Order: sequence, then C-alpha cells, then structure tokens
Amino acid sequence: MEIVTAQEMYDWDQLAIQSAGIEGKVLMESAGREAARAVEGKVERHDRILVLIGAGNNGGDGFVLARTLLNRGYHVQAWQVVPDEKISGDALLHKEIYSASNYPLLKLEDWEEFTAAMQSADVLVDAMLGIGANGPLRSPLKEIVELANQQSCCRIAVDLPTGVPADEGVVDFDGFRADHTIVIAALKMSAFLQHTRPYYGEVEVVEIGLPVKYKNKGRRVVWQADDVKRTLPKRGADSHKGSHGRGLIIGGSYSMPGSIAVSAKAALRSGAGLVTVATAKSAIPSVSSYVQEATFLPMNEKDGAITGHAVEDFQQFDGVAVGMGIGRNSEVQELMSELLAELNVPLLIDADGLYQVKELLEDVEVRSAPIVLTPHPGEFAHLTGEPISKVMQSPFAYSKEFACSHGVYLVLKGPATIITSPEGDQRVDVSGNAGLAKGGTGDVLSGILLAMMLQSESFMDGLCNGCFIHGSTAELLTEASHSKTGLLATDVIEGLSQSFRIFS
Ligand SMILES: NC(=O)C1=CN([C@@H]2O[C@H](COP(=O)(O)OP(=O)(O)OC[C@H]3O[C@@H](n4cnc5c(N)ncnc54)[C@H](OP(=O)(O)O)[C@@H]3O)[C@@H](O)[C@H]2O)[C@@H](O)CC1
Ligand SMILES: Nc1ncnc2c1ncn2[C@@H]1O[C@H](COP(=O)(O)OP(=O)(O)O)[C@@H](O)[C@H]1O
Ligand SMILES: [K+]
Repeated sequence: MEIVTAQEMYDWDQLAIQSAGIEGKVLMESAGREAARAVEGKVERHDRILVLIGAGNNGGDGFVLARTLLNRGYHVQAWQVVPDEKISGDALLHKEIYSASNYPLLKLEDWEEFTAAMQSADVLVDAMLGIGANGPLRSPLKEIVELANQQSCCRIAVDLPTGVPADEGVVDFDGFRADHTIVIAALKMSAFLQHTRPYYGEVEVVEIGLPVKYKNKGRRVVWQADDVKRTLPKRGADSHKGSHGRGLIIGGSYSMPGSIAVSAKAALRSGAGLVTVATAKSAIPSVSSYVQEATFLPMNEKDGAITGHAVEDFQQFDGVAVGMGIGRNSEVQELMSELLAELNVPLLIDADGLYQVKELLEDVEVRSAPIVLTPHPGEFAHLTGEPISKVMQSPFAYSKEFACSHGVYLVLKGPATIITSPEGDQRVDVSGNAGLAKGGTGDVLSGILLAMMLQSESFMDGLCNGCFIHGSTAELLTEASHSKTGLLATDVIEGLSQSFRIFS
C-alpha cells in the first residue's frame, strides 16, 4: 500500500483526470460515497451525525458523504462552515446536487447555534480541510477545531484530520483530533510520523477508482501481512543446516551478556542454520546457559569487555551482526574498523556498534558487501549529528538522505519502523505495540534480521519481513496471553515459532 505526499496525491489525481479521462467530479462522488460507507461502519443507526464542510474538495467530499448518509436514512446535519463564495468547481457542483436533493444545508452564521448543534451531536464528521492545508489554521476553522476537540462524541475525519499537514517537516499546527480517519485513495506520509500520527486515530483507506497504472509506484509503501506471506522463505524438505546460513553475532561483555544471548536465540528461532557468538571469554558461561544451540568464539577481554581482534576467524560466516552489548571502548572502535575494511560478508550493526560507526562512515561508504544499520531515533540522531526532534519531524527524508549517501540499508526503529534501501526505496512496518517499548527488544530484532539476511533472496524483503515478524509476535502474545506491561524480550523470542507458523 503506497504512502504519498500531498503533491504525489495531486499528481496521481491529475494523471487520472487527464490521461484516463476520469473527471474530478466523478472521483469526488466516489470519494464521498466510499467515505459514507466507512462512516456507516462506525456509527449506530440512531446517532446524530454532524458533517462539517469546508471550502475545497475535502468539503466537496463532505457534500457527497452527507447526501449519501441522508439517502440511507441516517440523522445528518450538514454544516457549511465557510462563506458561499469560497465554494467553487467540483465542490460547488456537489453542493448544488446536495441542495437539489432537497436536503437542508446549515450555515455557520450564529456561533451559539453552531455550538449547541456540536454539543448535541453523537458523531462529528470533519470534511473541512484535507491535503490542501496551507499554514496554521485560520478563522473560523481554528475555532471550530478547538470546539470539536472539546466534545466527548466520536470524531471522524475525511482524508486528513483538518489542520494536520499531509507531509513531514511541519510541526506548527492545530489539528482535529480524530478517533477515526477515512483516508482517500492513499495513505499520506503524516499517518506515520510521531508528531502527527496521534491526530488520526484508527485509519481506514478507501479506494475511489484512481487507476493503479498512474500511481507513483513502489518507492514508499507499507509492508503488510500479504507481502510477508508472499516473500518469507520456505524451508525446503531436503534442506540442511548449511542451506539456512551460518550467522555470527559479535558483542556482549561480562556485565552485559544478555543482549547477545537474546540476539543469538532470536536468530536461531528465526531459522538461521548455525549461529556462533563471538564474545568476551568470561561472558560465555552465562550466554551458553541460555542458548545451548549456539557455538562460541572466545575473544580476548579487558575488564570483562572484548578487546581481541579475530577478523580472520570471521570470514567463514555468511552474515554478521555486531554491536549489541559490546561497549564503547577504543578497542571496539578498532574492531569495527577492521570489520568494515576486511570482512566481505553482509554486516548488521546495532546498539553500541552504531555509536562506533559514526566515526567510520567513510569506511562504510567504500565497503562493497551490504551493511544494515538498525538505529532507534536516539541512535539515528547521533549518526546524523542532528537533534532527535529534528530527525523525527522528517524521518523519511533523513532516512533516505542517510541511506543513499552512505550506501546502507537503514532500519529506523519505532512504532512505525522505516526501512530504507541504499537506492532510496522505503517501506514502513507498523506491526507491534507498546509491549515492545522495553530493554532487549531491539536485540531480539537484530537476531531476527540476521537470520532473515542469511535466508532471503532480497535483502530489502528480508529486513521488512524481520521487522514485521518481530512486531506481529508482540501483537499475537498481547492478544492471547501476555500484557503489554509484562511482555519481555524473551517472551517475543518464545512467540516467534507461532508467527512463523502463521506467516510462512
Ligand atoms: N485524489 C484526490 O486527490 C482526490 C481528492 N479529493 C479530496 O480533495 C481534497 C483536496 O482538495 P483541495 O486541494 O481543494 O484542498 P482542501 O484540503 O479541500 O483545502 C483547500 C481549502 O482549504 C482552505 N485552506 C487551506 N489552508 C487553510 C488553513 N490553514 N486554514 C483555513 N483554511 C485553509 C483553502 O482556502 P484558501 O487558502 O484558498 O483561502 C481552500 O479553500 C483531498 O484531501 C480529498 O479529500 C477527492 O474529492 C477526490 C479525489
Ligand atoms: N510503541 C511501540 N510500538 C511498536 N513497536 C515498538 C514500540 N516501542 C518499541 N518498539 C520496537 O521495539 C524495538 C526497540 O528497539 P530498541 O530501542 O533498540 O531497544 P533496545 O535498545 O532495548 O534493544 C524496535 O524494534 C521498535 O520498533
Ligand atoms: K478533513
């Protein structure tokens, strides 16, 4: 499912109108009717529904929606909240059809009367402003949104909650706080940003007949269950452990053995054929007691942390994950530098490894084997040298710029994880829940991703599948047996088998 900017949506719309000959008024009829159908799924028959209608084409959708619901016998009040002269084009045509259908149109002239109507509504439908929002809300939309947000009724937005920008990078706005947003044709970027996502509530996308042929294809999509089922590698009946890849996990220390232990176990639970852990000698007993199936490469250590460089011993592996619990001393920096220069297999770098790699980005750029970086927002801010707030206002743009300029796969983790290829293709994984907001879950993800790197034909598919399986496992567990409060990283590992049963 595509994710678009406002401009990309307008382009798709224009191509459909100009090249396919679908008129704008037909698209509007289709958008309003589909939105009405979606509203029907969220309201009761007896609900009093108040539709707020603005000046542009979003308001045009509102006229169609109000007419459709009235035709179907719902209790609807349609309020035009802008002066008559503001309404033109397709929206004006649909206003005329609405009035010619003999349905009453209320106009915002008396604020007290309007406030009373809002207060007695069970459902508010916002068709005031969509992708055409330009700058902070002006009067009267600003006051209407403020009033609407104070009501305890259900709030439903059409296409975008009024005031919320469609694109990333805009932080100065007031927005309609929707319980549900019925998105027209394609998801807008702001549905995935931490500062705009909460305004959307639950999201439903409706299809309005725009020809897929003219879509700006494939460069930014949501990775979904169907994609996972289609691309997750199947285990052949005649396969042997070597067919599923030999993975190496480098990291951990005497005082931090847990992170590599869970990474290793997660890699094995995700199908890696063989997993070896390279860690400080003194950490091996505690790691091996948790992952009996792994083998070990003892590394020299100082004060419990890795110091030894054994890069020549690492060449035999098909993929390597490094950084979890490895620490930040200067020897680790040297090890990272050697890995980048000498190890010619796919390399995933996480956690402390990301801290080290900031100084080694030139080495990253010249490396020919693939590199995957898996930062959370704080680690990504460190890598870019920008404040967290700034990168998270525009995570699509920052991810793309970083991945393309350094030639890496970037997995920017969060409730909406953005996965970017070195070519700039972007996919978003929205699986998972707040049960994952706990230490150790990132280490589990690294293990899963290593296993996917070893087994997948397409690197990008493998990374997306790994993120999806990680999040979906948390969802399955919190639906069935666990609470979000009590979920542990190790529970996610134990739940992986169940996810693979469902998705492979
Ligand atoms: N595939 C598609 O694309 C389809 C799109 N469709 C629908 O069209 C929508 C896009 O329509 P759109 O382009 O007319 O923009 P829209 O969001 O209605 O806003 C424009 C109006 O808002 C006003 N305004 C702007 N900023 C403001 C502010 N800060 N504060 C206050 N007012 C502000 C602006 O006023 P002006 O600046 O001109 O004075 C103008 O009057 C889209 O979201 C979808 O719902 C479907 O019908 C069919 C297929
Ligand atoms: N609220 C949330 N919803 C969905 N996924 C989440 C949420 N919070 C965290 N996650 C996921 O949990 C993982 C946390 O990783 P990270 O921050 O590196 O944890 P750690 O440092 O403990 O290993 C990421 O995969 C992230 O996408
Ligand atoms: K809207």
